[in-house]
Formats: sequence, C-alpha cells, structure tokens
Amino acid sequence: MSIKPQSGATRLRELLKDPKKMVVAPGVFDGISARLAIAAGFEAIYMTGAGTSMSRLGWADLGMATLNDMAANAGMIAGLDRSIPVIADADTGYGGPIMVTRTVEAYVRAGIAGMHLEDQVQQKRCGHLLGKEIVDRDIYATRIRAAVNARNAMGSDMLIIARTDSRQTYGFDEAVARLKEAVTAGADVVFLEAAASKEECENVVKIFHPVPCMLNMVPKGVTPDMSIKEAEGLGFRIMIFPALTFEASMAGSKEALRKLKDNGTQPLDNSAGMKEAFSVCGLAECIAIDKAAGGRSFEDVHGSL
Ligand SMILES: C[C@](O)(C(=O)O)[C@H](CC(=O)O)C(=O)O
Repeated sequence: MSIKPQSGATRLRELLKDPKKMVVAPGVFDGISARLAIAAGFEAIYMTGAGTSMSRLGWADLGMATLNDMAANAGMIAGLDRSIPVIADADTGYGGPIMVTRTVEAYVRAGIAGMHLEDQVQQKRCGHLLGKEIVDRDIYATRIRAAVNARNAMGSDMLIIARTDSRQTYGFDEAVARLKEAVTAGADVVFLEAAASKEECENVVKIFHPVPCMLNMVPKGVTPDMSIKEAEGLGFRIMIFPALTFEASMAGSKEALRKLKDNGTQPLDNSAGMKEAFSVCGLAECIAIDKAAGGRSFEDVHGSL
C-alpha cells in the first residue's frame, strides 16, 4: 500500500545501468508468493504467466489466460510494494497491434516495470513444450512496434522485452534475426526463449551487447540449468526463475494434503500459525494504518491471534 516515489520501471532501468549487475527475479504467481519473494529481499520479481494461468484458472499454460486475468494479477502483485520492479509475462499481447496497445496500457497502469511479448500464435504454450507455432516475422515486428508506440504515448518508461520462441521451429539464426528486428523496433531487452545450449546463451549475449539479455531458467526445460553466478559470467542482465514458487507450493501442499489424508490430522510440524502468515501479508502495516487514523479495531489483535 505504501507509494514510494520511484516507479518500478525507473528502478529497473537504474539497476540495468550498471553493466556488471544482474537482476534476479524469482517467479511469483499470487499474493502470497509475491509477499514471500519481497520478504526474502529480492530486488525484482517476475510474474509468471504459467503460474498465473494455473493459480487463477486452474489450467496449464496453453493460451487460456486473457489480458484481464494477467493484468489483474500483475496489478495486485505490483501494488504490494511499488519500489520493487515487477517483470511480467504478457504472452503474445493477446491480439494484433490494437490489443497489444491495450495490453501495454493495462500493464503501465498496473505499475509493471517490464513486460515481455513473444512471437507465438494466439493459442500459445509454455516455451519449453514441443510443437510451438510461430507467427511471421512481420507480425511479430508489428507487436513490438505497437508496444513501443503505446508505451511512448503514455510517457512511461516501462521496459519492452522482446521474446522469441522461434528457436525450436526455425533455429538460432532466425531467432537472432527476429530479436534484431525487435531491437530496431525499439525493444529494450531481448529474450531468446528456450535457448538449447550454453553456447547459444553465450552467443546471444555477445551478439546483442550492450542490449540487455534476459535468461529464463525453467526447471528441466530446454535450456541447461545454470546458477546465477554462471549466467552472470555469460553476461546476462536479467534472470528469471518462473516456476520457483509454484513448484515449491505444489510440493508443500501435496505433502500436507497427503498427511491429512493419511493421519486424519493436519500437520503442525512446519506451522508457524496464522499470525505469521498474516504478518507476511502486511498485518503490521494494516494495523498501523488503522491506528494512525484513530481506529481501534486492532487493539487486541496481537492477543487474539
Ligand atoms: C516464462 C513463462 O512464459 C512463464 O509463463 O512463466 C513460461 C515458464 C514455464 O512454463 O514454466 C515459459 O514459457 O517459459
């Protein structure tokens, strides 16, 4: 709820100004995961489209999440702490240049620091699945151009991150050519999705230097797993871990559910209690707001929880 003077986009641009710095953004998909990532001290966070689709719709990342689903989730996450840049998935932009414009406007209003746009067809899928269909280069270029125009028209400094999924279907050279066109169209950051080897990762950074490159670490995905240090050594400037929190939540929830089923009691071994959960999600800030306004609703809250 606290409004800090510097926007997430301005902060992200500032972080990227230092050529030795890499911005690490763990994936978050809901309020709890976002709160935990902020509390853990990460200086940026990533809103995963896959996690948004699964948590808000209950369905896999197959192009079902709409602009409204994505922008609403992005806005909620970015609103938790305006000083932490949120990089958000914007899939295909959800249509032609007109829809891309609406998407950019919605993301700027949501306070997003950087959004990525890709060249898959509307009925898209996770970039690490097989069988991706890719739009023509010209259509991709119009998406990026529309995004840059819309961003500029709003006087915003949100970063436009050009993602290409074409590596799987058309190979590395075509992917590079598409990203070059995207940079010419005004994209601020390039993102070669599903790079197939460390060598490709290294090459893409070299080819685009000094344009910042983003690396996507999908667990057991197409790109070989790398540590932050290793990716930094290759020269990447942004690194996202989209599945980090949804995988951990799924594993933890699965285990708790199994224990309840097997034992007939809820597992309390890892429980910190409700107060701890609410504390992660702004309890103290809410109490302070009430108190500052002369409210007395929470005088007993510490005793009652
Ligand atoms: C980055 C990504 O677009 C996402 O939705 O987070 C996905 C990640 C995933 O499916 O785990 C992707 O297409 O790589």
